[in-house]
Amino acid sequence: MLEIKNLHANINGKEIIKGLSLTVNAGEIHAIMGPNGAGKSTLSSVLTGNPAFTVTEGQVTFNGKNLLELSPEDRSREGIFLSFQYPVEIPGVSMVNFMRTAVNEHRKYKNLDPISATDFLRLMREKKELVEMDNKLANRSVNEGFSGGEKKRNEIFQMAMLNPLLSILDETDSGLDIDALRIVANGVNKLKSPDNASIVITHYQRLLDYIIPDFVHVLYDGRIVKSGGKELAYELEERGYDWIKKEVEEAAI
Ligand SMILES: Nc1ncnc2c1ncn2[C@@H]1O[C@H](COP(=O)(O)OP(=O)(O)OP(=O)(O)O)[C@@H](O)[C@H]1O
Repeated sequence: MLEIKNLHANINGKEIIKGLSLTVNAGEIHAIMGPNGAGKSTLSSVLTGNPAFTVTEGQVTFNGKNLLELSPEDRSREGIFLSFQYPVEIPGVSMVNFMRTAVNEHRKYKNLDPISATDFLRLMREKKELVEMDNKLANRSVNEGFSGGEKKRNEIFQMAMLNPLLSILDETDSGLDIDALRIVANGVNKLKSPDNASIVITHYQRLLDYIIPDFVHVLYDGRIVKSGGKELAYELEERGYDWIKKEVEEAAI
Protein backbone atom coordinates (compact mmCIF):
# COMPACT_ATOMS: atom_id res chain seq x y z
CA MET A 1 0.00 0.00 0.00
CA LEU A 2 2.68 2.47 1.04
CA GLU A 3 6.30 2.32 0.06
CA ILE A 4 8.74 4.94 1.27
CA LYS A 5 12.24 4.72 -0.13
CA ASN A 6 15.22 6.78 1.06
CA LEU A 7 13.08 9.81 1.93
CA HIS A 8 14.83 13.07 2.74
CA ALA A 9 12.87 16.16 3.81
CA ASN A 10 13.73 19.51 5.30
CA ILE A 11 12.12 22.60 6.74
CA ASN A 12 13.74 25.97 6.05
CA GLY A 13 16.87 24.16 4.88
CA LYS A 14 17.15 22.06 8.08
CA GLU A 15 17.10 18.36 7.18
CA ILE A 16 14.75 16.41 9.47
CA ILE A 17 14.03 13.19 7.53
CA LYS A 18 17.37 11.71 6.53
CA GLY A 19 16.94 8.65 4.33
CA LEU A 20 13.83 7.00 5.75
CA SER A 21 12.49 3.78 4.24
CA LEU A 22 9.30 1.97 5.26
CA THR A 23 6.86 -0.45 3.63
CA VAL A 24 3.29 -0.79 4.87
CA ASN A 25 1.01 -3.48 3.42
CA ALA A 26 -2.78 -3.60 3.56
CA GLY A 27 -4.03 -5.23 6.76
CA GLU A 28 -1.01 -4.15 8.82
CA ILE A 29 -0.60 -1.90 11.84
CA HIS A 30 2.83 -0.26 12.20
CA ALA A 31 3.83 1.54 15.37
CA ILE A 32 6.49 4.24 15.19
CA MET A 33 8.29 5.15 18.38
CA GLY A 34 11.29 7.36 18.95
CA PRO A 35 12.71 10.12 21.12
CA ASN A 36 11.43 13.72 21.05
CA GLY A 37 12.49 15.56 17.94
CA ALA A 38 13.36 12.40 15.98
CA GLY A 39 11.06 13.39 13.11
CA LYS A 40 7.89 11.37 13.77
CA SER A 41 5.43 14.24 13.29
CA THR A 42 7.50 15.50 10.37
CA LEU A 43 7.05 12.13 8.68
CA SER A 44 3.27 12.39 9.03
CA SER A 45 3.36 15.98 7.74
CA VAL A 46 5.42 14.96 4.70
CA LEU A 47 3.15 11.99 3.93
CA THR A 48 0.05 14.17 4.05
CA GLY A 49 1.64 16.97 2.01
CA ASN A 50 2.23 19.78 4.51
CA PRO A 51 3.78 22.46 2.25
CA ALA A 52 6.09 23.69 5.04
CA PHE A 53 8.34 20.69 4.33
CA THR A 54 10.44 20.16 1.21
CA VAL A 55 11.23 16.68 -0.03
CA THR A 56 14.73 16.69 -1.52
CA GLU A 57 15.25 13.00 -2.26
CA GLY A 58 13.49 9.63 -2.29
CA GLN A 59 10.18 8.17 -3.42
CA VAL A 60 6.81 7.57 -1.80
CA THR A 61 4.33 5.31 -3.57
CA PHE A 62 0.76 4.94 -2.30
CA ASN A 63 -1.43 2.36 -4.04
CA GLY A 64 0.81 2.53 -7.09
CA LYS A 65 0.67 6.33 -7.34
CA ASN A 66 3.48 8.80 -6.76
CA LEU A 67 2.20 10.32 -3.54
CA LEU A 68 4.60 13.25 -3.60
CA GLU A 69 2.99 14.59 -6.79
CA LEU A 70 -0.49 14.78 -5.22
CA SER A 71 -1.99 17.79 -3.42
CA PRO A 72 -2.83 17.33 0.28
CA GLU A 73 -6.54 17.22 -0.70
CA ASP A 74 -5.99 14.47 -3.24
CA ARG A 75 -3.87 12.48 -0.79
CA SER A 76 -6.88 12.57 1.53
CA ARG A 77 -9.26 11.62 -1.28
CA GLU A 78 -6.95 8.74 -2.23
CA GLY A 79 -7.50 7.43 1.31
CA ILE A 80 -4.83 8.88 3.61
CA PHE A 81 -6.06 10.19 6.95
CA LEU A 82 -4.02 12.02 9.57
CA SER A 83 -5.14 12.27 13.15
CA PHE A 84 -3.31 15.34 14.40
CA GLN A 85 -1.13 15.45 17.50
CA TYR A 86 -2.69 18.86 18.20
CA PRO A 87 -6.16 19.00 16.56
CA VAL A 88 -7.15 22.55 15.60
CA GLU A 89 -10.34 24.33 16.61
CA ILE A 90 -12.49 25.65 13.75
CA PRO A 91 -14.97 28.08 15.33
CA GLY A 92 -18.10 28.74 13.30
CA VAL A 93 -17.91 25.49 11.33
CA SER A 94 -20.34 22.93 12.71
CA MET A 95 -19.28 19.30 13.00
CA VAL A 96 -22.24 18.34 10.80
CA ASN A 97 -21.31 20.70 7.96
CA PHE A 98 -17.63 19.84 8.27
CA MET A 99 -18.26 16.11 8.07
CA ARG A 100 -20.88 16.31 5.31
CA THR A 101 -18.53 18.41 3.17
CA ALA A 102 -15.63 16.02 3.77
CA VAL A 103 -17.71 12.90 3.04
CA ASN A 104 -19.11 14.45 -0.16
CA GLU A 105 -15.68 15.62 -1.33
CA HIS A 106 -14.48 12.04 -1.05
CA ARG A 107 -17.57 10.75 -2.86
CA LYS A 108 -17.14 13.30 -5.67
CA TYR A 109 -13.57 12.06 -6.22
CA LYS A 110 -14.99 8.56 -6.71
CA ASN A 111 -17.70 9.89 -9.06
CA LEU A 112 -20.44 9.14 -6.52
CA ASP A 113 -23.49 11.35 -5.90
CA PRO A 114 -23.63 13.37 -2.65
CA ILE A 115 -24.81 11.34 0.32
CA SER A 116 -28.52 11.71 1.11
CA ALA A 117 -29.48 13.50 4.34
CA THR A 118 -30.93 10.28 5.79
CA ASP A 119 -27.85 8.19 4.97
CA PHE A 120 -25.56 10.90 6.32
CA LEU A 121 -27.41 11.09 9.63
CA ARG A 122 -27.40 7.30 9.88
CA LEU A 123 -23.64 7.25 9.21
CA MET A 124 -23.04 9.95 11.85
CA ARG A 125 -25.09 8.01 14.40
CA GLU A 126 -23.32 4.73 13.70
CA LYS A 127 -19.81 6.24 13.91
CA LYS A 128 -20.63 8.32 16.99
CA GLU A 129 -21.57 5.08 18.74
CA LEU A 130 -18.30 3.51 17.67
CA VAL A 131 -16.27 6.12 19.56
CA GLU A 132 -18.94 6.63 22.25
CA MET A 133 -19.13 10.30 21.32
CA ASP A 134 -21.55 12.55 23.11
CA ASN A 135 -24.30 13.98 20.88
CA LYS A 136 -23.64 17.41 22.32
CA LEU A 137 -20.10 17.40 20.90
CA ALA A 138 -21.36 16.52 17.43
CA ASN A 139 -23.67 19.55 17.55
CA ARG A 140 -20.85 22.02 18.27
CA SER A 141 -18.25 23.71 16.07
CA VAL A 142 -15.27 21.54 15.14
CA ASN A 143 -13.17 21.03 18.29
CA GLU A 144 -14.22 24.44 19.69
CA GLY A 145 -13.80 24.29 23.44
CA PHE A 146 -13.37 20.50 23.34
CA SER A 147 -11.11 19.08 26.05
CA GLY A 148 -7.84 17.51 24.90
CA GLY A 149 -9.33 14.02 25.16
CA GLU A 150 -12.54 15.04 23.36
CA LYS A 151 -10.48 16.41 20.48
CA LYS A 152 -8.61 13.13 20.16
CA ARG A 153 -11.83 11.14 20.25
CA ASN A 154 -13.22 13.47 17.59
CA GLU A 155 -10.22 12.68 15.38
CA ILE A 156 -11.12 8.97 15.50
CA PHE A 157 -14.77 9.83 14.82
CA GLN A 158 -13.67 11.71 11.68
CA MET A 159 -11.51 8.77 10.71
CA ALA A 160 -14.48 6.42 11.11
CA MET A 161 -16.65 8.70 8.94
CA LEU A 162 -14.10 8.81 6.12
CA ASN A 163 -13.08 5.14 6.28
CA PRO A 164 -9.51 5.73 5.02
CA LEU A 165 -7.14 3.18 3.50
CA LEU A 166 -4.18 4.43 5.51
CA SER A 167 -4.63 6.09 8.89
CA ILE A 168 -1.74 7.91 10.49
CA LEU A 169 -2.37 8.45 14.18
CA ASP A 170 0.07 11.00 15.56
CA GLU A 171 0.22 10.59 19.34
CA THR A 172 -3.51 10.07 19.53
CA ASP A 173 -2.99 8.63 23.01
CA SER A 174 -1.45 11.76 24.55
CA GLY A 175 -3.85 13.47 26.92
CA LEU A 176 -6.30 10.56 27.05
CA ASP A 177 -7.48 9.11 30.32
CA ILE A 178 -7.61 5.30 30.59
CA ASP A 179 -11.28 5.03 29.55
CA ALA A 180 -10.86 7.35 26.57
CA LEU A 181 -7.71 5.46 25.55
CA ARG A 182 -9.65 2.21 25.54
CA ILE A 183 -12.54 3.75 23.57
CA VAL A 184 -10.22 5.31 20.99
CA ALA A 185 -8.24 2.08 20.64
CA ASN A 186 -11.46 0.04 20.33
CA GLY A 187 -12.58 2.40 17.57
CA VAL A 188 -9.30 1.89 15.70
CA ASN A 189 -9.51 -1.89 16.15
CA LYS A 190 -13.12 -2.05 14.94
CA LEU A 191 -12.16 -0.11 11.80
CA LYS A 192 -9.28 -2.47 11.03
CA SER A 193 -9.79 -4.61 7.91
CA PRO A 194 -7.63 -6.60 5.48
CA ASP A 195 -7.97 -3.65 3.07
CA ASN A 196 -6.68 -0.86 5.29
CA ALA A 197 -3.57 -0.10 7.31
CA SER A 198 -2.47 2.17 10.14
CA ILE A 199 0.68 3.92 11.24
CA VAL A 200 0.48 4.62 14.96
CA ILE A 201 2.96 7.13 16.36
CA THR A 202 3.26 6.86 20.11
CA HIS A 203 5.63 7.36 23.02
CA TYR A 204 3.99 4.77 25.19
CA GLN A 205 3.88 1.02 25.03
CA ARG A 206 0.53 1.27 26.87
CA LEU A 207 -1.41 2.14 23.69
CA LEU A 208 0.05 -0.95 22.01
CA ASP A 209 -1.61 -3.15 24.64
CA TYR A 210 -4.89 -2.04 23.06
CA ILE A 211 -3.89 -1.57 19.43
CA ILE A 212 -1.70 -4.59 18.71
CA PRO A 213 0.92 -3.65 16.12
CA ASP A 214 2.30 -6.08 13.54
CA PHE A 215 5.55 -4.11 13.50
CA VAL A 216 7.26 -1.63 15.80
CA HIS A 217 9.85 0.76 14.34
CA VAL A 218 12.25 3.11 16.03
CA LEU A 219 12.60 6.46 14.28
CA TYR A 220 15.84 8.06 15.36
CA ASP A 221 17.46 11.13 13.85
CA GLY A 222 15.28 11.07 10.74
CA ARG A 223 15.58 7.38 9.88
CA ILE A 224 14.05 4.06 10.88
CA VAL A 225 17.00 2.49 12.66
CA LYS A 226 15.38 -0.59 14.16
CA SER A 227 12.26 -2.67 13.50
CA GLY A 228 10.73 -5.56 15.36
CA GLY A 229 7.53 -6.92 16.79
CA LYS A 230 5.56 -5.78 19.81
CA GLU A 231 8.36 -6.92 22.12
CA LEU A 232 10.50 -4.03 20.84
CA ALA A 233 8.00 -1.61 22.41
CA TYR A 234 8.45 -3.31 25.79
CA GLU A 235 12.22 -3.14 25.41
CA LEU A 236 12.07 0.61 24.65
CA GLU A 237 9.80 1.21 27.63
CA GLU A 238 12.28 -0.60 29.85
CA ARG A 239 15.59 0.59 28.43
CA GLY A 240 14.85 4.01 26.86
CA TYR A 241 16.69 5.13 23.73
CA ASP A 242 20.34 5.40 24.83
CA TRP A 243 21.17 1.88 23.63
CA ILE A 244 19.62 2.70 20.22
CA LYS A 245 21.83 5.79 20.03
CA LYS A 246 24.87 3.65 20.86
CA GLU A 247 23.96 1.06 18.21
CA VAL A 248 23.52 3.78 15.58
CA GLU A 249 26.85 5.40 16.50
CA GLU A 250 28.68 2.06 16.44
CA ALA A 251 27.18 1.20 13.05
CA ALA A 252 28.41 4.54 11.70
CA ILE A 253 32.04 3.84 12.68
N1 LIG B 1 8.70 24.71 11.61
C1 LIG B 1 9.86 24.21 12.01
N2 LIG B 1 11.00 24.97 12.00
C2 LIG B 1 12.17 24.48 12.44
N3 LIG B 1 12.34 23.22 12.91
C3 LIG B 1 11.25 22.44 12.94
C4 LIG B 1 9.96 22.87 12.48
N4 LIG B 1 9.09 21.86 12.63
C5 LIG B 1 9.79 20.83 13.15
N5 LIG B 1 11.09 21.19 13.34
C6 LIG B 1 12.14 20.38 13.97
O1 LIG B 1 12.14 19.11 13.42
C7 LIG B 1 12.59 18.16 14.39
C8 LIG B 1 11.61 16.99 14.38
O2 LIG B 1 10.35 17.42 14.91
P1 LIG B 1 9.10 16.44 14.99
O3 LIG B 1 7.95 17.24 15.50
O4 LIG B 1 8.95 15.75 13.68
O5 LIG B 1 9.62 15.40 16.08
P2 LIG B 1 8.83 14.23 16.82
O6 LIG B 1 9.67 13.00 16.65
O7 LIG B 1 7.43 14.17 16.37
O8 LIG B 1 8.95 14.74 18.32
P3 LIG B 1 7.94 14.60 19.60
O9 LIG B 1 8.08 13.20 20.07
O10 LIG B 1 8.54 15.57 20.56
O11 LIG B 1 6.55 14.96 19.16
C9 LIG B 1 12.66 18.89 15.71
O12 LIG B 1 14.01 19.18 15.97
C10 LIG B 1 11.86 20.17 15.45
O13 LIG B 1 12.34 21.26 16.22
